[in-house]
Amino acid sequence: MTASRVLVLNSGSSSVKYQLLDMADRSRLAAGLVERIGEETSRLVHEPLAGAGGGRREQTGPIADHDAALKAVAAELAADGLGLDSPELAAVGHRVVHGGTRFTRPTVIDDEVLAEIRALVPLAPLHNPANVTGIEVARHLRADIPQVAVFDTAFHSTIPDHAAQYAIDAATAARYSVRRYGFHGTSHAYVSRAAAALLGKAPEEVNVIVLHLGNGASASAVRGGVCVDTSMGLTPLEGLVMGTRSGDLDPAVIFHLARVGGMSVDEIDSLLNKKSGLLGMCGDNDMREVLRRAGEGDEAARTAFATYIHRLKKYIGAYTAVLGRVDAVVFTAGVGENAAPVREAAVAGLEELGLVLDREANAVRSGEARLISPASARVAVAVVPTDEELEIATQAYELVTR
Ligand SMILES: Nc1ncnc2c1ncn2[C@@H]1O[C@H](COP(=O)(O)OP(=O)(O)O)[C@@H](O)[C@H]1O
Ligand SMILES: CC(=O)OP(=O)(O)O
Ligand SMILES: [Mg+2]
Repeated sequence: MTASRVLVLNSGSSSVKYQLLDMADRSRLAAGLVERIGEETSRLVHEPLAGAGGGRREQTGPIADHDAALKAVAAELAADGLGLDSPELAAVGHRVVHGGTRFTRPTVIDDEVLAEIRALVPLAPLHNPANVTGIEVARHLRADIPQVAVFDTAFHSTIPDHAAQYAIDAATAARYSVRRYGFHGTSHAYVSRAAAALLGKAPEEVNVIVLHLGNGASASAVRGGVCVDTSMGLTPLEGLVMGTRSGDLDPAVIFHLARVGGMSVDEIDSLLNKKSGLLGMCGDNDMREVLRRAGEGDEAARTAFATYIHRLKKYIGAYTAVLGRVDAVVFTAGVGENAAPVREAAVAGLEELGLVLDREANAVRSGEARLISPASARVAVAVVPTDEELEIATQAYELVTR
C-alpha cells in the first residue's frame, strides 16, 4: 500500500479549516472548520465524507487558542478512523501566509524552515503565528511524515520589481524587507488556471483579473498564467476593502492618528486590521448582513457597500491597464462566489472596458465554475469557486512523491 492521503491545515487568524484528501483519486475523506477561536462561542464542524466515519458533528463552546483547536481537529479525525497515525497519510500540507522573499515554492518543513517562518511573524502577525502552531501540533503527532508548507506569497513572486517595489528610500526598503509580497496566492493560482480551463484555453493563452473576495480580499492581474500585480502588499492589509481591514489609505492617516489622536502603533494596527473595513464603516463584517441592511435602506450599510464596490472597480480598471488585454474577470471566495449583488455592482458601468453581465446567469446559485457574461462579451466575467485545500494538497503531494 502506498500512502496517498494528505491532510491540509489552513489556519487563519481566528479559524482553522482542514481537509483530508486521497490524492490517488483526489477525493475528499473529511472536511471541517473551527471558527471563533479564542471566543466563548467557538464552533467546530467536522464532516467525514465518502461514507467514512460517523456523520457530520458539531460542537460549540470555548476553544481557547489554535493549539486547542488543532488538537480537537486531530481528535475528530481519529474518532472516524482517519487520525494522523494512519499509515495511509503521506504528508500534512500547511497553508503558510507569509513566505518572505525566500519561499517561492512548496517546502518540506524542518527546524530551520520553521524558524524562518517564525521570523516572518512581524510581516503577518495575524496569520503566521497560527500557521506555526499548526505545524508544531502536526509535527508532534506525526514526526515521521513530511510536513509541507505552501505559501500564500509564492504565486506572487513573479511580480516585476516596478510593481513590487514601494517608492521609498531603497536602502531602508532593503534593510527592512519592505516590498509588495501579495497573499491568497494559492487561490489566485488555482482560480486563474480554472478560469482558463473554463474558457477552453491553456493558462499561457489568457490574461485574467482574479477578485478573491472573502473575509480578507485581494485582486490580482495574471498574464499568461504568471502573476504580474496584486493588491495586497507587505502585509494582507493593503488593497481592497475587506471584512475588518481598511485596505488602501493614505499612510499619513497613521501619523495623524498617532500625533493628533494620541493612539499607539499597536492601537492603530488593531484599528486598521480588526475594526475597519465593512465592520468599521457600518458595524457588520459579514457581507450577507451588509446586503440585508442595505436592502432595508440602512444608510451606513449602503455607504459601506458603495465604498467596497468603488474600490473593486478601481482595481478592475487598474489591472485592465496593467494587462492591456483582459480575457476574463473572475470572482471567487465567500463573497465573490455567493454575492450576486456584489458582482453586479462591481461591473456595472464598465461596458467601455468590455464588461457586461448576463443578469440571469449571475443570479444562478451554483458550486460550479461558470460564465456570467453573454457569449458575445469581449471580456468574459466568471465565477470560479476556489479550492485552496485541494491546491495545497496537490502541491504538497507532488513534492513528497517526486
Ligand atoms: N451568500 C452570501 N452572500 C454574501 N456574502 C457571503 C455569502 N456567503 C458567504 N459570504 C461571505 O463570505 C465571507 C467568508 O468568505 P471566505 O472565503 O470563507 O473567507 P475566509 O477564507 O477569509 O474566512 C463571509 O464574511 C461572508 O460575508
Ligand atoms: C492573507 C489573508 O488575508 O488571508 P485571509 O483572507 O484568510 O484572512
Ligand atoms: Mg480565505
